[in-house]
Amino acid sequence: MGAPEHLDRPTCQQVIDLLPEPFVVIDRDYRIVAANRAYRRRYGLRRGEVEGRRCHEVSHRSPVPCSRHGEVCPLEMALASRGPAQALHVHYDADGRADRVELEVMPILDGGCVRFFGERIRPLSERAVAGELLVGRSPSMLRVLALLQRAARSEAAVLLSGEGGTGKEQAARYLHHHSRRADGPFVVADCAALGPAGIEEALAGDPAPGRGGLLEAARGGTLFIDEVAELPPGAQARLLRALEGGRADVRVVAATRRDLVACVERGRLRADLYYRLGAFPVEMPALREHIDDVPALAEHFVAAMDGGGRHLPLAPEVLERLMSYHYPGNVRELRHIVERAVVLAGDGPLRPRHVVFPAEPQAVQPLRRRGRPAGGTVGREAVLAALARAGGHRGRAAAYLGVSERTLYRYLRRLREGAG
Ligand SMILES: Nc1ncnc2c1ncn2[C@@H]1O[C@H](COP(=O)(O)OP(=O)(O)OP(=O)(O)O)[C@@H](O)[C@H]1O
Repeated sequence: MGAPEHLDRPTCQQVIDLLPEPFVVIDRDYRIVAANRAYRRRYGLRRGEVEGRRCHEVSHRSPVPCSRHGEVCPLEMALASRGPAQALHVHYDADGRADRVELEVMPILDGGCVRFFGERIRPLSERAVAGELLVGRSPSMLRVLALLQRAARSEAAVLLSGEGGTGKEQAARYLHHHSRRADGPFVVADCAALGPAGIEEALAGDPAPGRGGLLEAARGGTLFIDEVAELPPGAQARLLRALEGGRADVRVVAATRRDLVACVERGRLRADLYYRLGAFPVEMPALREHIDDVPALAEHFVAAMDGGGRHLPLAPEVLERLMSYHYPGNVRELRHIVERAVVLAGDGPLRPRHVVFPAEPQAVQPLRRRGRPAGGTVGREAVLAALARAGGHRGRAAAYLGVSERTLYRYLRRLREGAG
């Protein structure tokens, strides 16, 4: 097969056009030097229209680099480290639709100096977005997602901290699904619900053959230890032995609402276990700190309900009302409020009056005027009032309190033990 004489090697353009995913070469001034066909198609640009434009103008529709909006700029990271960098961003496609993308940037060096960057853009598929475990595009959620993606690629133990209902368990599932262990089991060990004796037994299992404990059940997968500060000393020692000996083929993700450093100082948690579990800390933000995610979260919860789709998109007045509240129970509370609104709307359209916050009108005070609500635990009076209001129905009482049923059971146990 005779090659045309004038082409003794392919051009950069021809090579990058072979890549199925959007790919772009950018200089240190954020200017696009070359873009492949998939990139031009995605951002609605013709050949010749893209070179010389700044990447943030094309994909972010912004005159300034993304780092000025609080996002992590992978170009700046790659420049600083002179190595590859990754980030999750929101990009706007040719039709102006916002979509989450994973960016992978490689620096192109010239004499040890970074001259250009190659950037691969991987849109998270529609399916992945629809079945999203963690919804949210605010800078703080994107930071969390980027951390989780990075952690998912390793085997390091991850420690998720944050108030109740912020999505710690959801984050652990996300981590599991994005890790090499995704086909293995995801096992939950809820220390608070099981109680000290229960958790020790559950971790160890039954000596009878074939009845291993949770560590055994999670083999090849992920063990999620919820409320890790509640682990009794015996269970702490057992867990540490299993992790240190490398005997358990398990990735551990722990979660806590407490300040674990204080727990170590008070002698409640072994320091060596804390260091082991806290190798990769990720803090889940309270919903009031990323209130901009409320519309996406609310529509996600509505869409997940039977027949919820007909209420979408939610009316601006409904979204405005949803964003006026401070959500001490975080995403879980938002979910309950939205689900109740759909039920109250019945066959008609969903209106702002269907969005009911607990203990109105005080609860609807503007977000910034309120102090930081206590996220940790709920007092005896509040638990009893919620139960009374729910007519003894524990699921509904949990919803009123903005906590999970599991958490409500924990409160009740404490009340019974006289600690509440
Ligand atoms: N970012 C998110 N996207 C979608 N759903 C979310 C998100 N965050 C939380 N949720 C939903 O909110 C509820 C509470 O989340 P989750 O149980 O993960 O919180 P948690 O921090 O582990 O709570 P707790 O400390 O009370 O155990 C769940 O129904 C979960 O599906």
